[in-house]
Amino acid sequence: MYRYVCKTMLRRLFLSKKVSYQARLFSGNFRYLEVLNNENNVAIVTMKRAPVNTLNSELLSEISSVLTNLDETKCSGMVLTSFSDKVFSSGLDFNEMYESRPATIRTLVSTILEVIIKLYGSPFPTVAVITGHAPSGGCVLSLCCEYRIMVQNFQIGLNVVKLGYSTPLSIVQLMVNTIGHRNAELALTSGRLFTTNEALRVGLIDEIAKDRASAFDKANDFLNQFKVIPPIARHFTKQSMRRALLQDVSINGKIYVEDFVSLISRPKVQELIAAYMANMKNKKKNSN
Ligand SMILES: CC/C=C\C/C=C\C/C=C\C/C=C/C(=O)SCCNC(=O)CCNC(=O)[C@H](O)C(C)(C)COP(=O)(O)OP(=O)(O)OC[C@H]1O[C@@H](n2cnc3c(N)ncnc32)[C@H](O)[C@@H]1OP(=O)(O)O
Repeated sequence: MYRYVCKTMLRRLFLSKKVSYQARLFSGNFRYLEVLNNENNVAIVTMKRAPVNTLNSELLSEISSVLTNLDETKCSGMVLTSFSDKVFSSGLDFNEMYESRPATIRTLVSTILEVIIKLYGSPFPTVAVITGHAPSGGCVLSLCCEYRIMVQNFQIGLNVVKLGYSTPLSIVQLMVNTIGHRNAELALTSGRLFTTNEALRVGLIDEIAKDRASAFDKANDFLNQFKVIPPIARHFTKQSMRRALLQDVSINGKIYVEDFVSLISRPKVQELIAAYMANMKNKKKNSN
């Protein structure tokens, strides 16, 4: 009898360890992401690639895996945010675009495209809590979410034209859908970065928050309104609103990726990327 009790207790202990280990696995299995579930079954996905959440293939493929997982586990919503109180994401990693083999650039671009498709088309509601600057790829990630809340005194926008390449068509469409044709044309052709206040005025973000905590309160308010909406009706409505862009990228995605790869590989664009990177380093040296 004594042996049976001990065995059962040990088994229970083992099982409980296994369960908590599995719970930790989901939040701790990633190198550059933290994924936590709150009490409302909302996933808080925090990018944590220090210092500025530069989007390399690995971070992007982790985001892609999480999106698949959240879809399968039927989460009630998702908040995408950054560990940093200064930068949401500094966009695509220049180190994977500069002097890189076409295969490296291709992997980077196809992975961001995969993320765009999954995030933009996700069945659950999505909010970007933008706790810092969000240039280029950072802005794209937030545009794929349904709602954007940004902390004061940062900048957001698509400045890719300054790097010597054009904004891909579906990214143009994301911007047009959000701020309208006229504003998008003016912003994209000049590579304009908007301050938080300007972004609100033009509709690039939906709300301003004074800090991270109040941004999360606002994100909860946004997500809570869906508690009384049947998820399937919400999902189909979202799909109808987003179908045109999703269909376009699923049909033409490969062409867009190849166009982007050859654009980035052009000597002139490579020169501009090198100059841009050097400029960033100089700015940093001068400010130290
Ligand atoms: C359907 C379509 C098909 C295909 C295409 C799909 C998608 C394409 C979508 C859009 C195109 C997107 C393109 C891009 O994203 S290109 C990247 C553009 N990014 C930028 O222009 C931002 C550059 N960074 C900054 O302006 C500043 O870093 C920032 C304001 C974000 C933060 O400033 P802070 O002073 O806080 O930090 P820094 O000292 O500048 O940076 C720290 C450290 O990080 C390095 N860094 C920064 N950004 C990048 C980057 N993008 N890539 C690589 N490295 C980066 C920086 O040099 C510093 O390095 P170190 O000096 O070694 O510490």
